[in-house]
Amino acid sequence: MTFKTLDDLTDIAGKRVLVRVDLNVPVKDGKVTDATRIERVAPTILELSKKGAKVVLLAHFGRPKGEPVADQSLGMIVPAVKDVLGQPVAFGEDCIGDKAKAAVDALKNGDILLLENTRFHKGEEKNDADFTKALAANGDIYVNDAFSAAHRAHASTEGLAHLLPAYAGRTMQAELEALEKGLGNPKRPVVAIVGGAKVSTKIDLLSNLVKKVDALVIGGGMANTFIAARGTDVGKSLCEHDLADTAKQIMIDAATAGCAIILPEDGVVAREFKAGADNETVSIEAIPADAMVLDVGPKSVEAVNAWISRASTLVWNGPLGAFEIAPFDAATVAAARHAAARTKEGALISVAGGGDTVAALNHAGVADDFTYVSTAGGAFLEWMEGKPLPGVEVLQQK
Ligand SMILES: Nc1ncnc2c1ncn2[C@@H]1O[C@H](COP(=O)(O)OP(=O)(O)OP(=O)(O)O)[C@@H](O)[C@H]1O
Ligand SMILES: O=C(O)[C@H](O)COP(=O)(O)O
Repeated sequence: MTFKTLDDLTDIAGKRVLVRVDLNVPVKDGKVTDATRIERVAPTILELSKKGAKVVLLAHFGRPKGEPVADQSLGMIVPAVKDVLGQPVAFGEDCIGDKAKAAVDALKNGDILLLENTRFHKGEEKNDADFTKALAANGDIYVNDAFSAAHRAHASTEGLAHLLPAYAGRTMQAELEALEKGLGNPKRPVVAIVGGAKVSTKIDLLSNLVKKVDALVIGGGMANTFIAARGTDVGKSLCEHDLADTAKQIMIDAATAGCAIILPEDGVVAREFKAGADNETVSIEAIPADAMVLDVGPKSVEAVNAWISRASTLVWNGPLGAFEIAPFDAATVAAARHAAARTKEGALISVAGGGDTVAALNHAGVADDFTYVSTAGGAFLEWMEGKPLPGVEVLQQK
């Protein structure tokens, strides 16, 4: 890689370093339920703090559409960041303007400050020049350690690198090196599993992904969109009906590329999205109109595991079901454990990524058994497609 790293940052005592991190972590009832993303950025933060920098963290949380939203404030993440770092972490109620300036001005050398959600301003996602300038006003140096947000050309992930001396953080470096090592020249057959809930932002990636892999297993909310596109009624399931044409085109692209598409044959359906909800397993062709598919069923798990057994390389983003609420974690846990066992036997290179995917592997107790677990979901899939990631590209130009 040709970018500058923290090794190139000397004499930074007293310098204000803006560090873009990804704190888009799973949260339940205001508490962080999986701290992996925080743990991964801790080395960069602590190294800068030890070198005497004034460390100013920038991050987004959720998708608040450019307006402050109370339950998407980064304030609720501060206790978890403090726990992981073992150091005090101050909080600034805005990421630009007087509030941000006052919070940054109050820092002493080595102090750590987290500023409020960058997505509370429309300028963030637009990569707006004035907003980027307002962010840059509080820093002397920019470090990007948010590989998992590097597929976004936003002010804090891309724009800032044009205004301040820019460096890659330790996690950014480690992620790129590990992905290159594990997947740079993958052993075939390569099987990808894509599930989860971010259908509209990930579906477009699949047309390129099917050209890179031998089989694509689709689960989670993503599968419902494909099943509906085929003309099957998915009841009240999470589904983006307006993406039916995209889904159909991906199936055509996959056939052209010789990539098998594996959709669920059965599903576990419920009428409520809550732990322990009454549920039943039905054929995917017989989803009741008033129910939603919250997990793929046992026959589908068998098929997924058979593909994992055939694979030499597995790439996984997005859980197969709503794994946070039992019993809808069953398929994700079963497939994760099977992939982990094959990896431990030395038969499989397994690379998984994504905020919730990491949480799901931790839930299944197998995150340490995978070859590599990336913090990135969408960014990981785009990297896999071979797409340039704006947040990485801009560092390489420096
Ligand atoms: N059938 C389903 N119905 C509703 N939600 C589902 C279903 N299957 C999975 N999910 C939800 O998908 C979410 C995770 O999807 P997501 O695409 O965000 O994955 P991720 O690993 O976090 O990737 P990224 O890092 O890109 O966000 C989980 O919260 C899970 O409950
Ligand atoms: O969770 C992620 O994948 C990253 O934090 C990016 O989030 P986004 O998909 O809302 O841009």
